[in-house]
Amino acid sequence: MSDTSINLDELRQRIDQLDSDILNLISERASCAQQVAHVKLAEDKDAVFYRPEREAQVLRRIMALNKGPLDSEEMARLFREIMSACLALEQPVKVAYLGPEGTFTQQAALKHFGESAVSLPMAAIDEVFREVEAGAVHYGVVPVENSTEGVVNHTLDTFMDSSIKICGEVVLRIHHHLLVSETTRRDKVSRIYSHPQSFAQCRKWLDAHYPHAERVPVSSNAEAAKLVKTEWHSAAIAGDMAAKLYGLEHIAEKIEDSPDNSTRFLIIGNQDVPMAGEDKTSIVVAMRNQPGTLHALLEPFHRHQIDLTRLETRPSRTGVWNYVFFIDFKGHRDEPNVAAVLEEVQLRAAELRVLGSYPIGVL
Ligand SMILES: C=C(O[C@@H]1C=C(C(=O)O)C=C[C@H]1O)C(=O)O
Repeated sequence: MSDTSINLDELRQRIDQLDSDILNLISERASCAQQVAHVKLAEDKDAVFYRPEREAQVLRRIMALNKGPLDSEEMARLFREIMSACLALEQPVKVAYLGPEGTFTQQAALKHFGESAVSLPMAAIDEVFREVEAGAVHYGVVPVENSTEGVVNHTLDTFMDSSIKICGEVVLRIHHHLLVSETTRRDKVSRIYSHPQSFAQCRKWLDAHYPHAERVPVSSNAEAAKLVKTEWHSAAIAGDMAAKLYGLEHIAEKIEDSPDNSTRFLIIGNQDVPMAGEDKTSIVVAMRNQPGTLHALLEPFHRHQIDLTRLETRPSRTGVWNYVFFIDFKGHRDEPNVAAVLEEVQLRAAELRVLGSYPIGVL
């Protein structure tokens, strides 16, 4: 036997030993999480086991402690799955998402809650809201803005009619692929299916590579992937989940025009989330239509040195809501400077609603 094979044997023995240690430690961790659940139940019979702020703290701590060689995001993803499995022992989190199966929203849901969560596809954004409001699921996941295409208006509009709260956010890098089935004549692609947002995100690539193919907008990328299964001259633009779900092959990968194309999703629920340490707050404010409105609204944020991360205006649908602003900023509503700003804004606004304070997306 050569030296290398002796080394290899030794290394494998060492790995076996480490795996046994990891196994025991994960089991011990799972028992601890089970005990936490018993304590929570003893305090409150309707206790929510899943704690967004605690999970964010666990992941951030792991990332800060990590010394490599695995990078911190990779390590956090492993711990994400361990937490998800521990939680599922007591009660798997039930999550409604904008479907159908195979959409980026499902991918975002699993990225946030881990693979042990039970994810349920809904046909429309308002259905996700309704399922959460009715208590049929613990949380919902809806897209809210894309780095290339901007805000998902429908999600913002649905907040205006709902008492739902924002409990978290998750940002997903969006990679689009050109996909076909095994029976597609790759040299004869004359039609491409996708969601309008995806067409917009791949416009330049399509103009350069498929200028003459008909672009047919459909309700989701997953729907596009499903359609190409039965058409020999069609292709779809969709992501990895849809490709896997429908067994499609890639003609071209990562065809999005902007390399850092990403979408932000909101986790919606019925819960007020306590402070995690690095938080964001989302509010909706209605202001009267008069000169200086925007200045009056933003001035307190500037004075209290609060970082705005997003500002959107939507047309009002009632008389009172002359101007409706959706504002995201850094900080939690329980922090004194945030509480002070909210109080001041309240005085200047026709109406103010805090949609939620929640941990800034970790993964
Ligand atoms: C164990 C707890 O409950 C759940 C499980 C967690 C975990 O496995 O670390 C963290 C937060 C909760 O979602 C807890 O609240 O500490």
